[in-house]
Amino acid sequence: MAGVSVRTVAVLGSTGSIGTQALEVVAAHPDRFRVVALSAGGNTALLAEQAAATRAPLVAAARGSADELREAVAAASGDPSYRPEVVVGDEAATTAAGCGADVVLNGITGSIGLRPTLAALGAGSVLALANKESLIVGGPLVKDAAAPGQIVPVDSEHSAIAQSLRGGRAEEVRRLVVTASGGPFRGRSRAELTDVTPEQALAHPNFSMGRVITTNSATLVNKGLEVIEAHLLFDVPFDRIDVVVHPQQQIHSMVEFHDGSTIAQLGPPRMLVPIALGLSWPERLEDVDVPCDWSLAQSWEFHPLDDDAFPAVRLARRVGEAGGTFPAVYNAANEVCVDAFHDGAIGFLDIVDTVERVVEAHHDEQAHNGSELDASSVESVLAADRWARERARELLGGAPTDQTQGGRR
Ligand SMILES: NC(=O)C1=CN([C@@H]2O[C@H](COP(=O)(O)OP(=O)(O)OC[C@H]3O[C@@H](n4cnc5c(N)ncnc54)[C@H](OP(=O)(O)O)[C@@H]3O)[C@@H](O)[C@H]2O)C=CC1
Ligand SMILES: CC(=O)[C@@H](O)[C@H](O)COP(=O)(O)O
Ligand SMILES: [Mn+2]
Repeated sequence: MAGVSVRTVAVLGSTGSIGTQALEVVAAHPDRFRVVALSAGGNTALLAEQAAATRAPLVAAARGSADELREAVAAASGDPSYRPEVVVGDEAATTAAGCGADVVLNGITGSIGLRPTLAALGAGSVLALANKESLIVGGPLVKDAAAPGQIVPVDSEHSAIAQSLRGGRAEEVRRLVVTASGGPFRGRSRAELTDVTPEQALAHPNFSMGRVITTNSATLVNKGLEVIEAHLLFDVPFDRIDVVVHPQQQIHSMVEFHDGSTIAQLGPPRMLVPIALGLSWPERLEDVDVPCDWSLAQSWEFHPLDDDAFPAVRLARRVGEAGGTFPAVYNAANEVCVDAFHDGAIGFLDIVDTVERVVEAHHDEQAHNGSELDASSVESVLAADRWARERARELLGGAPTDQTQGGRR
């Protein structure tokens, strides 16, 4: 196609659900994208295959050794002329993020993605943001680091809102309506959630995603994070962001305008379109996914959220309104509790109950110690993240640790 330039792309979390789908999109559009950096956690074998397939000049891994990764890449490519720069360790993803690619897709899970997010923004790259946690924990820090339009949401709901916002001016927006699947336990009472298992929690009705986000969908913490994410991305106050349960997930979210019109974005529940838009925004690529099939009879349902059975969104609104380090605390405590649930150490209801107790403890801590736990620097945000992890572990009966950001979670 004449006049279309090739965008260089760095994919962080390349071995995960988002990362592998991003590489599918890139592979389907070799005339539009060239991979210049890949970054993963510890899946060296898959990372090496991806490096060989894309011939990325920079390959980064959080765990393992540089020699092992170099050998794996050499074995996977079989081409001695392909010798990428290899970076391994806690800072590897941040190095890859700061490589100066046109677009950095952050598909890392968790608040560990904060430094890479800031590095991508600092390098002037467009940040295609799937790693919602980095925006939520960084809050104003991340927003202040971003030029207008520099962050393109990849999260499906926020991509849907960004697409719907093209239908009107910012001052004409009355409400954002974030859709939720309701997760695998939709319709259950709190009492009926007592004995649910990790395996049941990982059975998302529509999406195949990583363990943390899938568990968060089951507790509705994902929706809580997404309400805060919507507030930060679109500058809409919390009392004008609604959540509606829509089990079919064909409508990915909506914007209500002040004339009474609502614009929604629709499509099958898959991530290819939001990922492709993250890479190519504001343009649309061709034939990224199949559209809805209107020849089929189908019914779509909408239900109010049950805040008593699933209090995570209500709590997220509270921490979002409180601002400062509260969103970081909510997220970090949740990351610890999700691991504990999958380790069999706590039950499903203990996840959000414990997050709430850590948030309350942070409230008390702030009352005594306000300025030390502010959110004005990366260090203070990460200190709050560590504090919340320690409090959560204490509440769960484990010894407090002083693990630092970047350490194994
Ligand atoms: N999956 C989805 O459909 C959606 C995901 N999101 C968001 O996107 C993000 C990724 O989710 P998902 O792809 O499902 O998660 P996955 O668990 O599938 O993937 C996580 C990725 O992060 C990598 N990783 C882990 N630790 C590090 C580290 N220290 N440095 C660099 N990379 C690391 C993993 O590498 P390795 O495997 O090699 O250890 C893996 O590539 C999350 O924030 C999630 O909330 C948002 C909307 C939809
Ligand atoms: C695909 C995506 O964006 C996920 O965040 C997904 O929407 C999870 O859905 P629920 O959290 O609504 O179950
Ligand atoms: Mn989402």
